[in-house]
Amino acid sequence: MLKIAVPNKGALSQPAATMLSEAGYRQRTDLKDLVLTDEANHVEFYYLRPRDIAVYVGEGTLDLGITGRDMLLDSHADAEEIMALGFGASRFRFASPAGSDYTLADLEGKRIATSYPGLLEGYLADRGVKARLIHLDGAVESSIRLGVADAIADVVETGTTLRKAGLELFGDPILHSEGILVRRPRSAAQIDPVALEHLTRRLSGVLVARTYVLIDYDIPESLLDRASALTPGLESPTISPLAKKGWVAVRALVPAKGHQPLMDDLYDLGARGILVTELAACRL
Ligand SMILES: Nc1ncnc2c1ncn2[C@@H]1O[C@H](COP(=O)(O)OP(=O)(O)OP(=O)(O)O)[C@@H](O)[C@H]1O
Ligand SMILES: O=P(O)(O)OC[C@H]1O[C@H](OP(=O)(O)OP(=O)(O)O)[C@H](O)[C@@H]1O
Ligand SMILES: [Mg+2]
Repeated sequence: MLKIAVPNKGALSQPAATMLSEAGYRQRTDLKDLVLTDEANHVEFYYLRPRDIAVYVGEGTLDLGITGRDMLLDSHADAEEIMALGFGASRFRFASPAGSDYTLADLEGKRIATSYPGLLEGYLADRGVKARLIHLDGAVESSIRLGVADAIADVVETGTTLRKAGLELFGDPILHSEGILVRRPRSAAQIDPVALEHLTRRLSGVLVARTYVLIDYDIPESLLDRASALTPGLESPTISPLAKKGWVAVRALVPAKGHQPLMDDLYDLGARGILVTELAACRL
C-alpha cells in the first residue's frame, strides 16, 4: 500500500481531495476521518495538518504527501518535490504600511512578523539582511498595527487581506508557491515504483484534462496547413477525410484558456462546425 498524506484543513484541503477524486481515488466523506483506505487502488490516505506533512514524509514514515511548496521549504524537511499540482497558487511576499515605501535593504535591524521563519531566514541570509523574526501562527497582517512588527512576510493570494490591514507589498516575491506532491528521501526505504508511476500519471492526467480541451472542426483541404498551425495539438492534429469533396475534419488538443478567440480565428479562416469538448480524463 502507498501511504499518502493529504491536508486535513485549510486552503489546500478541498482542492487536494478533489484532485485525488478526479484521479479515481476514494476520498473521505466524513471530515473527522483521519485515515482512509482505498483497497481497490492499494493506497492509504492520512489526513494531516498541511504544515506537518513534509515532516512525516521527510522522516520517511509516509511515502508521499500533498502540501504547499512554501511549507516544504519552511520545514527544511528531507522531502523532495516531485510534481506541481496546479492548485493553491500563492506568492510569499513582504508588506509594510501603505506609503512607507520600504525596500529590502530597509529591513536591516527591523522586526518582521511571519508564520514561515524557516523560509524567511534563508532568504534574508542569502541577501545579507539581518532582521529580527517574530514568529506568529497566523493573521500576521494585524501584527504591525498591534505594534509587534515593522513589516511582515506572508502568503498573498488576492491581496485582499493585506489591503484591509492597510498594508502594501514591497520587494520581489520571495517565493511562488502552489500545492505540490512530495516524496520521501531516496535514501529511505524505496517507494513501489509501479504504484508511484500510476499515481503521478493519474495526477498528470487530471492536470492535462483541466488545462486542455478537445477541438473539432471541418475545413477545406486547401486551408489545412494554416489551420494546423493554429491547432498543432500536442503531437500533431488528427486529420480525417469528409464525405464532402475537398474538405477534411481536424481534431486536436488545445489550451482551454483562449479557446474562444481560437474559434474566432478558425472561423475567419474558413473552418465550420467548430466544436469544443471538455476532457473528463486523459493519459498522455
Ligand atoms: N488564500 C490562499 N490562497 C492560496 N493558497 C493559500 C492561501 N492561504 C494559504 N495558502 C496555501 O495553503 C497552504 C496551507 O496554508 P493554510 O492557510 O491552509 O494553513 P495554515 O495557515 O497553517 O492553517 P490555518 O490557516 O488553517 O491556521 C500554504 O501552502 C499556503 O501557501
Ligand atoms: O491575499 P488573500 O486572498 O487575502 O489571501 C491571503 C491570506 O490567506 C491566508 O490566511 P488564512 O485564511 O489561512 O489565515 P491565517 O493567516 O490565520 O493562516 C494567508 O495567511 C493570508 O492571510
Ligand atoms: Mg493560513
